[in-house]
Amino acid sequence: MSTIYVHGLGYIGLPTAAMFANYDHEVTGYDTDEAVIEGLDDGNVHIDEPGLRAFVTQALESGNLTVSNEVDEAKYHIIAVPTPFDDETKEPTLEYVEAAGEAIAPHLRPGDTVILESTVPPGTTVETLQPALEQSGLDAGSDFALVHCPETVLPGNIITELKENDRIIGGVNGVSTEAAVRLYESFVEGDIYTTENATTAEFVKLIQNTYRDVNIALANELALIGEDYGIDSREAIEMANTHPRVDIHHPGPGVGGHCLPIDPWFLGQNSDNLDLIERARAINDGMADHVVETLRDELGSLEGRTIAVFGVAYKGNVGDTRQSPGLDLAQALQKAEAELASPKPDGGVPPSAVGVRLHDPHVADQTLDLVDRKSAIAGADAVVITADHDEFEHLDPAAFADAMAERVVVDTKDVLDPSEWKSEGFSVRRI
Ligand SMILES: NC(=O)c1ccc[n+]([C@@H]2O[C@H](COP(=O)([O-])OP(=O)(O)OC[C@H]3O[C@@H](n4cnc5c(N)ncnc54)[C@H](O)[C@@H]3O)[C@@H](O)[C@H]2O)c1
Ligand SMILES: CC(=O)N[C@@H]1[C@@H](OP(=O)(O)OP(=O)(O)OC[C@H]2O[C@@H](n3ccc(=O)[nH]c3=O)[C@H](O)[C@@H]2O)O[C@H](CO)[C@@H](O)[C@@H]1O
Repeated sequence: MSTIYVHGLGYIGLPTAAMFANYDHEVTGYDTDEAVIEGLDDGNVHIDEPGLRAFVTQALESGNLTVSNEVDEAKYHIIAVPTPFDDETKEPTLEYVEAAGEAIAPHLRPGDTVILESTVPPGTTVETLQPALEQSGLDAGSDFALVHCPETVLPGNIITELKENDRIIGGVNGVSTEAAVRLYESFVEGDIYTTENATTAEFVKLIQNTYRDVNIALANELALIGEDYGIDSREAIEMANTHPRVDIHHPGPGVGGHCLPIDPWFLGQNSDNLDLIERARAINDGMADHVVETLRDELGSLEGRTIAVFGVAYKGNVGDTRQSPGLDLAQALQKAEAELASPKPDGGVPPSAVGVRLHDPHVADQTLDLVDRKSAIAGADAVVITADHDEFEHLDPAAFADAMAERVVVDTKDVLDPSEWKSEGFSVRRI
């Protein structure tokens, strides 16, 4: 059993803190957001993830997990703070990592271990975190252990993957690596792979997500090419994947979430060699415009049309809307509207607006103007499915046919049965 401080209690830090606590470690969760600490102190779990509420409650009730709004001493410090990214400059924000290091420094003792779990550009552990921690007067590698151990859990299945996924552990030296291995061994059921280079561990995490992003870009490009040949690209990809060495991912409305659209750019922090990776990002980002074109193709003009977007979560069965393809589509539709509304050379009357209605049974975000299913489709000209939520598999095409003005459905996630919708008179377009 060890004492552990977990810095940052979000999607990663909170399940991690609860996991160590449920495996008998004495864990303190720390977050700079007072509301998070107050909520957890009252037993409120603020992260929407299957099974997490019960898992965290168990940890809190056992007394092994406590929360605090102050940093203190611990044998292990695990950092799971945000590493956001500026879409314009393509620069990461590492100030939270630095702040966590500076907060730990006054409490760091010889023999302690600091583990960075946040996803970061290669070099961050050594170049950003290490100097912040060494403000303690102690040296990384000799006085304290310093490690990068990337997190690879899949949102929607975090608790299972936390335990079962393999782990990559890269310390700044062998002693650091071993210190982290001893800790993770207490609950990790997957294999633990080690490297005595923290930068390698950072790189590995980024290339896992880059592989997925580039593979999805290939699938998206194949979907566009498939349309040119009038074939169903999903059927073709499924058949291609029967080959033992082919594994093409699924096309869709674009790539969302907090990781895949961001992490590939981190590779470009100190390298000018991103080429295919940049192209892949552009292809995936371009899928929203492709959906707009599909709608234009079906409806003629978008002028005065009402489009119902089903799914603003970034993927199925989660409530997270970060980098959501559904919201990107809403924005692309608004851009199309702005283009329509630009002054006409003949001085014609500006067209009426494109109406966008957002519906998502998994999202509770009050800042989004979400409507229920019935209100979303009443008088709508088209429905676009942009997240593969389970609920969407059971939509009743007859009810949609009755409620909508036009019978157009664009299924970007392969959740609908096209023949059922066609038999209700729908024009069904798929990606
Ligand atoms: N969410 C995922 O699926 C996922 C998966 C793998 C890796 N990651 C990476 O893990 C890191 C954390 O992501 P997340 O999704 O948990 O973020 P999050 O925004 O859900 O949570 C981060 C928490 O850290 C807190 N925080 C900010 N600065 C702090 C500080 N100096 N000290 C203590 N707490 C601080 C915030 O208040 C917030 O509660 C990121 O680098 C992310 O890229 C995320
Ligand atoms: C390598 C890997 O597996 N990494 C995972 C990933 O988690 P995620 O939840 O972000 O990942 P996805 O499920 O891939 O979804 C992303 C977007 O891609 C769309 N998509 C997906 C598959 C497909 O074939 N076609 C698509 O279009 C999907 O709809 C959604 O918008 O990053 C986390 C943080 O680093 C990791 O921890 C986690 O292991």
